[in-house]
Amino acid sequence: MMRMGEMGPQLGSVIASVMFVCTIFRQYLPPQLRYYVDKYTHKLVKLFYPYIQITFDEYTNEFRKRSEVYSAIESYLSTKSSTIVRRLKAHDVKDSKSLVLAMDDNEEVTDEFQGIKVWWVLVKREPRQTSFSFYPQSDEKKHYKLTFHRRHRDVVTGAYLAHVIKEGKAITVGNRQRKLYVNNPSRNWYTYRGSTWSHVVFEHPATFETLALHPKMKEEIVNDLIKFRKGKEYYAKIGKPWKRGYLLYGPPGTGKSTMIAAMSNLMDYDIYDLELTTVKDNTELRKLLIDTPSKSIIVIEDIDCSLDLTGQRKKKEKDEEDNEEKDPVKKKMEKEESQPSKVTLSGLLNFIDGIWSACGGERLIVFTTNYVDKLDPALIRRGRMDKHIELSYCCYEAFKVLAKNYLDLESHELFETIERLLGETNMIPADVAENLMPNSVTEDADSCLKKFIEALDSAKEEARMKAEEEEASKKAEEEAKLKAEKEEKEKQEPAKDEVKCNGTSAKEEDAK
Ligand SMILES: Nc1ncnc2c1ncn2[C@@H]1O[C@H](COP(=O)(O)OP(=O)(O)OP(=O)(O)O)[C@@H](O)[C@H]1O
Ligand SMILES: [Mg+2]
Repeated sequence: MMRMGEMGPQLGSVIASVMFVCTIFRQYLPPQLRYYVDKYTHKLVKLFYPYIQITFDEYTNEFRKRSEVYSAIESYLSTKSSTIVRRLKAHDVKDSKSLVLAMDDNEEVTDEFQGIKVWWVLVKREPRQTSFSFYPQSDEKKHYKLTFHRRHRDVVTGAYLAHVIKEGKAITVGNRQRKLYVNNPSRNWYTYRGSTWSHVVFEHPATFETLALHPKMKEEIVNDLIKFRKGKEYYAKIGKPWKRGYLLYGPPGTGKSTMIAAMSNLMDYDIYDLELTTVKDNTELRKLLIDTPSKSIIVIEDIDCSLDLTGQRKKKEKDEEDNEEKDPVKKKMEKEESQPSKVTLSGLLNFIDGIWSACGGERLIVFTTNYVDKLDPALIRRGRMDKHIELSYCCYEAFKVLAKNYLDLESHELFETIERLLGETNMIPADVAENLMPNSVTEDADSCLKKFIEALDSAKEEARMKAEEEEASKKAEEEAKLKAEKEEKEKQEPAKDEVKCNGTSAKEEDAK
């Protein structure tokens, strides 16, 4: 390894300068002479500059999806550059212990492969402001430029690049930290360094071992996930995109979000938490989908509330009142942002299993809801949401997991009472966990269990009283209804007593 510059590519800059001068003078020459100048400069370049250059752009298409090859090269060069390059960029922090270093913009690295020397440069083109826009535009572009002698063309384009990509990917996997992404409002997508998703490092400790769930159900879900992870060939064989949908439903506090964290930890996938209400329309939704890579879990929480447009319209009216004093540009941006989402059910269905959903490979899609009945059947039919998982009140088996997690207990004389009480009372796992947690460092397991039994007793009593109240109010409602009907009937009775214009009453008339 050596610093670039002692040979080849530096000659390139000299030749580039000569060419630049030629181009300037060329315009002052008569057309007949221009032809000869062009021809001979080209020959000169070929003669003295026997190097080939390949560029690898960071973004490969108009969807601004980051190129995987670019990322692999970045990782590969990070190991080479950290010892040679003077300007380095510290990237991610792996397990908060070590820094991952990469070469900074416009730095150069020389690499050697099978005795062949190649040169890498990270080229950055600064943003160019050409037109006025309400939003700060960015066309910042980066690419890696690889230079090598043309006689090594076959080796470099074949074995060397394959080696770089393979090594780079391996390094990426080694450095990888799981991340939690959330979608940005679209007005930020094209700003400087803007992107569709923002992330933080994801370090949720939940696992399937710590999840309070019936062991059978747990085993079934874990097996399903592992089967999915190993199913690349299977999905290819049956001709289906490699993705699987999970619908998690149940009352609040039953562990839906916790299960998503456990899934991410089991599969080693990143989580993409999609906030649907900030997505303007179906096109934006598709763009967000395209920007999610393989090995990711796309999550839409509380799907029943996500497309509730009434809530958003109210918000918009309120915002308009607040905005009266603001400057026009800010006002315009905020107004655009507060427009109700035009994401439709069909857009969402397309997102889940349309043609675009196959881009990117290995993916889980998870919806959560508290009210499964509110969902459109089209959204959750099998095939779209392959697995429906009900997370419900805490059963005895689930309690045992929590007792182990929180109190390190596998059995106890009070477990029997708890089993009976859990059979008679509905308590969500979040409340069970709260009750089992010691209030102080000195509180022992016995005391926690007793506290929990008391909580179960009072929950049972509360439920009984609530049922009684409901019964009473139902009864009162029925009585009020009967009374109202009776009064209505009675109101109609006197009508019959009314005196007719001939002086006889309706009753007398009836008697006749
Ligand atoms: N099944 C469970 N196993 C372990 N802990 C649980 C379980 N359910 C709930 N908890 C605990 O309760 C807390 C709340 O759970 P979580 O956020 O997963 O509920 P949720 O079902 O997503 O609720 P919501 O419908 O309100 O979003 C968690 O921090 C977790 O500690
Ligand atoms: Mg939740």
